[in-house]
Amino acid sequence: MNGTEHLMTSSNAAPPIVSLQGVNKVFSNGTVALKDMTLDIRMGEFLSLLGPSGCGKSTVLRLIAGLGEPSSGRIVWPAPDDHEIGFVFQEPTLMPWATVFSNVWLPLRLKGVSKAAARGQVMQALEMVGLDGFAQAYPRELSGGMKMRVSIARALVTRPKLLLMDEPFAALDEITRFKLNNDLLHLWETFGWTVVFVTHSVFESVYLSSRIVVMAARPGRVVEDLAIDAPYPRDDDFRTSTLYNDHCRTVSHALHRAMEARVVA
Ligand SMILES: Nc1ncnc2c1ncn2[C@@H]1O[C@H](COP(=O)(O)OP(=O)(O)OP(=O)(O)O)[C@@H](O)[C@H]1O
Repeated sequence: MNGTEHLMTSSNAAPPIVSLQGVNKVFSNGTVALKDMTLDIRMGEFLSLLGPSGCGKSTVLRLIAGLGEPSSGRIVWPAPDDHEIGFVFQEPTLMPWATVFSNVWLPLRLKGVSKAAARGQVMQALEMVGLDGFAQAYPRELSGGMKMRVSIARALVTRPKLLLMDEPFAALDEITRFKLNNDLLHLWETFGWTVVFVTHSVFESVYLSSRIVVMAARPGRVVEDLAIDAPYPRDDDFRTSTLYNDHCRTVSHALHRAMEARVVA
């Protein structure tokens, strides 16, 4: 799939891969993490959830992944076959005693796939993130960026249609983050997944996303839904373009409004 087709599939016309319908999440201590959250995540889009700390971004990802249930409301998957999910966390969370190969094999191993049977898929996932030469290395031998690449390969090894990423690059230095941003976009354009990406960064969200959903806290809710109408492929020239700056300004203002938003009783 090329970039042009991708823009078409991420348009308003694309059907949802998953829908949150009136989702509320109240934790047992009484914290209202999400209030009446309604959101269609559309096939093929690169959607970022942006908002202040505690607005429920991670809770949205966890509920979509089935790591917890809404207190009320529904999460609907129109096509059950699309339910295969990859999840990338802020920390790479690799097993230090296991090789890169074995770390990436883990999700298949948990499904009962033997090492021999998994080999092709594991090596393909490592190739996608540029680490096929490191299958026998151990996590301690890798840089922070390489560990994150292993974590992404592990999320991709089951060939998910939906990739959930919770601030995956927040702990990396800027140069490594920019490189991983570019590589992630290239993979997304090539393979046509749907991505839901959580970030605190206006700049990162504008660079990557076809759509940004801005959330406010206490209680967590959607306050703005912004299309980033800039063509893909995006590259380092885009980072310094007027169009990029204009979008950053719009999104930054939306984030400020979200941080000041109060619920009117
Ligand atoms: N297991 C839990 N029990 C009680 N409260 C929780 C639990 N998990 C999250 N919360 C609370 O729910 C709210 C939303 O949390 P969540 O982690 O989804 O926010 P977030 O937007 O991802 O924050 P951050 O950007 O800081 O990671 C916060 O007030 C948080 O303290």
